[in-house]
Amino acid sequence: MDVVLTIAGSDSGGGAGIQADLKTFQELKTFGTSVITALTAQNTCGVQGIYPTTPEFVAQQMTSVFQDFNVKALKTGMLFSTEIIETVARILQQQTAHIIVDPVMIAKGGAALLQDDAVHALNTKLLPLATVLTPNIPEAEVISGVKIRNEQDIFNAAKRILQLGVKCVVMKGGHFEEADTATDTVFFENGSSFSMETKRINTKHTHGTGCTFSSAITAFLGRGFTLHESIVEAKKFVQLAIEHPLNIGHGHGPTNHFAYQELRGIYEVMVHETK
Ligand SMILES: Nc1ncnc2c1ncn2[C@@H]1O[C@H](COP(=O)(O)OP(=O)(O)OP(=O)(O)O)[C@@H](O)[C@H]1O
Ligand SMILES: Cc1ncc(CO)c(N)n1
Repeated sequence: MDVVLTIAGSDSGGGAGIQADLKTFQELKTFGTSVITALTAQNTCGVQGIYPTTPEFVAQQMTSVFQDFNVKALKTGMLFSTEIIETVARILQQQTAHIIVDPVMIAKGGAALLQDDAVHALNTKLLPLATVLTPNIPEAEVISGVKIRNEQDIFNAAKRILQLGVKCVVMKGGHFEEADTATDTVFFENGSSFSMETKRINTKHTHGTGCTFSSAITAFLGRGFTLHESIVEAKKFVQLAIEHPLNIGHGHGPTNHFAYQELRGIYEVMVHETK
């Protein structure tokens, strides 16, 4: 059994954060462990409250997990503050696991899940350790300082991000709502790139899409899939999860973490790849 880890915030509504990560890990046949950076009082309608953990207690949780388990891959999600990022990065420096960084900044309803002054610590302390970074377009703009309006801007922003020491960056296109496709473009440090295109689903049930995608990459890497296979298979996982919503909650509902195991094979997912 391959052990994986999420270092992220708790979503009481169960669709994003630690809860989405552990559900994804379980569906993908890995053993999920977790380090909680912050509690959020949250549901499909928004974030009602945030209660961060102390950096010391984040460190204690990480030590408990690393002393006992051989963690093959791990992801970070909501990290909230400079102090938590610095603590996480310091401990991760001693680890050999693949590190997937989902640079969570703002929840879909607009709540800040990362303090503004923490971007510098993210860029300088954590990103140099990352195997994969999975920013959405607004996050890629903040990290790179490049305003993104078209494909050339995506390329320029990705180049800046790779210069921060990230080995691979997946620029997620979920926020281009007027497009017919959901296209993510993947750039590697050796200069190669490819894009993955799926049919865009017209739905408001997209709570936790980013958490689900990055935890699926983590699970596949933890199981020994290649980086390329892990990213493409994670795209299928999130596509099925968005395409077959559970229709629960009164706002932006969660995605369906069961769908990949239950419906793959019944509904073929087309991921169109171009170099
Ligand atoms: N409507 C959609 N149809 C199909 N795929 C989508 C849709 N919206 C997002 N995706 C895909 O979901 C994945 C996550 O992307 P997205 O840009 O939504 O992340 P995010 O904004 O970080 O999510 P989160 O709500 O967790 O912060 C990407 O692979 C993206 O292409
Ligand atoms: C705890 C948490 N992490 C991440 C997100 C982003 O989807 C969220 N809404 N809540």
